[in-house]
Amino acid sequence: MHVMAGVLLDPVGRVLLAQRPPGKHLAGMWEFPGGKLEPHETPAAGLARELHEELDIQVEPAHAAPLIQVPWSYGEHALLLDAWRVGRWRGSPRSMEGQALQWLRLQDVPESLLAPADREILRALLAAVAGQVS
Ligand SMILES: Nc1nc2c([nH]c(=O)n2[C@H]2C[C@H](O)[C@@H](COP(=O)(O)OP(=O)(O)OP(=O)(O)O)O2)c(=O)[nH]1
Repeated sequence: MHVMAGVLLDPVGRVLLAQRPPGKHLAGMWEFPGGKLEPHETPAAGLARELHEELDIQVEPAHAAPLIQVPWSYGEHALLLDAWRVGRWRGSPRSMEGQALQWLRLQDVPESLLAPADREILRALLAAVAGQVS
């Protein structure tokens, strides 16, 4: 299973997190918005589709770039979590599927809030951002 995750970073260094709904796998944990890639869909197209469905925003392929791929296994359930960094989008993200959303400063995101596979994404992102400013 190939899962796309969008890392939306705003100009003041905050990142957008979504909470997994009750009754679903990893309910209550926070994640990067996204979802399963459909067959025959490119990663950039799948990412844009999911972010449009979940957040009502438009993302151009030129404004999304691969950040890290995390192979993960939740027991029987294996997935490839494919995180892309999104630097620009059109529209204001809003919850389209009832999920709670929050913007947090990247440095303030507690790993314990995140779905386990997402902790790797957070580390990669912190390293990438640190590399850009030094
Ligand atoms: N979207 C997303 N899913 C993640 C992240 N981290 C992580 O472990 N996952 C897992 C949770 C799910 O097992 C799977 C993504 O499934 P999904 O969100 O498309 O679908 P779902 O489980 O909500 O189920 P459904 O909509 O197909 O009914 O990947 C993340 O950052 N974003």
